Amino acid sequence: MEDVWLQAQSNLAKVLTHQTYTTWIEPIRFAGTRNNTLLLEAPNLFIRERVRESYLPMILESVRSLTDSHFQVELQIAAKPQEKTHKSSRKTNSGNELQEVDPEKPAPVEFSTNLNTKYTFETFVCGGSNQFAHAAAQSVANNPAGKYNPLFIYGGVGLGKTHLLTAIGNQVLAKNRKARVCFYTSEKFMNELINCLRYQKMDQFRNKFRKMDLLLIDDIQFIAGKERTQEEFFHTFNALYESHKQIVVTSDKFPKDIPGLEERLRSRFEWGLIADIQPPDTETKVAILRKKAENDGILLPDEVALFLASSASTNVRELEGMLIRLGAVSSLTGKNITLDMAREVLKDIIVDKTKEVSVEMIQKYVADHFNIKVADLKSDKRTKALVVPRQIAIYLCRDMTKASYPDIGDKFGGKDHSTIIHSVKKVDKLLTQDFELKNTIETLRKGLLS
Ligand SMILES: Nc1ncnc2c1ncn2[C@@H]1O[C@H](COP(=O)(O)OP(=O)(O)OP(=O)(O)O)[C@@H](O)[C@H]1O
Repeated sequence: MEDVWLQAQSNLAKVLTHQTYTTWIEPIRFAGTRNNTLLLEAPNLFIRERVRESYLPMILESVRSLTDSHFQVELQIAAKPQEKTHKSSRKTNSGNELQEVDPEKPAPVEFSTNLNTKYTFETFVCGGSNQFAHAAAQSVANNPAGKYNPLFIYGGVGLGKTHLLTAIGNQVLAKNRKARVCFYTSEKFMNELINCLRYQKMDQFRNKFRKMDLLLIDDIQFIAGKERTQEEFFHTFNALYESHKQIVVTSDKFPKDIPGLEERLRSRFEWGLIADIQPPDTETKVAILRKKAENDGILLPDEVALFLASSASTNVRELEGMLIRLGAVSSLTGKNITLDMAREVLKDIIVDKTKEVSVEMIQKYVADHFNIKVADLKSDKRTKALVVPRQIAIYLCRDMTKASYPDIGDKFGGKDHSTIIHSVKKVDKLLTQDFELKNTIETLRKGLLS
């Protein structure tokens, strides 16, 4: 259940502002479960009251979306001061964020690695889509400031960039506990810079970063357009590079595709190695799910892993979210995960492509949808109220079943196959212009598959 809370936090991080998230949601810790209630802990009364007032409904919704609608959430005050956690499924690797975003307090300029220890090379599944980035990251971790400096890792949302970036840091530290490794999101770098500028602590800021052996910056694209941050990062980069220290950055785009990124930074990012991560194929998705299930002690049958992997999503974070949801339902109900359970729990997310749909099912479903009789669908009546549903039904039969044109014609009151071809072509053409029709067809298709 702790994973449910971490996933809920991760979901909230996507919808709240960075400041709101780090101030109010990030400090809330998982404290256990009681019956159908998730117990959470706030570090103090002030945070608990504020979260209760403003964020509890959101928290509840987020937790319920991952478990079931009867789940409750109780927010307590921590009995003893909380320890900083390393465990997070989102980017909460920034130990000092809570203090830094407090506008009344100067930024504490101190060194803290605070890497997420779950993100290692051992827990990263290597497949065709991420092989290159994985090899580059390992090479850098084993030989920092060697051939590939800087290393620039780019790829789409949730494909493992942060995981690889953190794995480099963890590996360097595993080899040398004294290595000065610094993991920052570019947003945190910027916040700290702003704070230091405000409280005239720029010397401390510069000393801190320029002392590092390994600088890991996540989501560098966010500094684009921020002049002062880019300038400061540029000097940090040069200082580290010149003293043969390793720099690794991640981004959602290739350097030259980041709008607002200064030319001098762009060219520096291209000095070293640029490695991309592509969306995983089905086999890699299955392997990632298996590994995650194994690490989290979730019994995941192969057919369920395949079912999850066959979903359209290539975002690994989303796949993990589905697995966490299944794990939570399984532990709450005491039932093993099965394909039927997965279909039921994830029915709003995954369209089951394996379900067989027949011409008769489509006729009945479309007739019900338009409130007409199946006999009218099959008839030759030409009123508009019947012609459109009939063409849609024929189109769906051709699209969703293996029936041939003559088969479909037979089942629609013995129509000629050329009439069926005409209907299918007509709908195909209309679909490119008529969004309402497109929506209707998508709704019917989803309904038939659920
Ligand atoms: N190949 C992989 N093997 C194991 N876990 C993976 C893999 N790829 C991604 N993950 C997991 O998927 C989740 C999302 O990955 P991560 O946060 O690293 O993505 P990202 O590319 O940095 O996303 P964003 O674009 O949001 O910054 C993490 O929990 C990570 O551990």
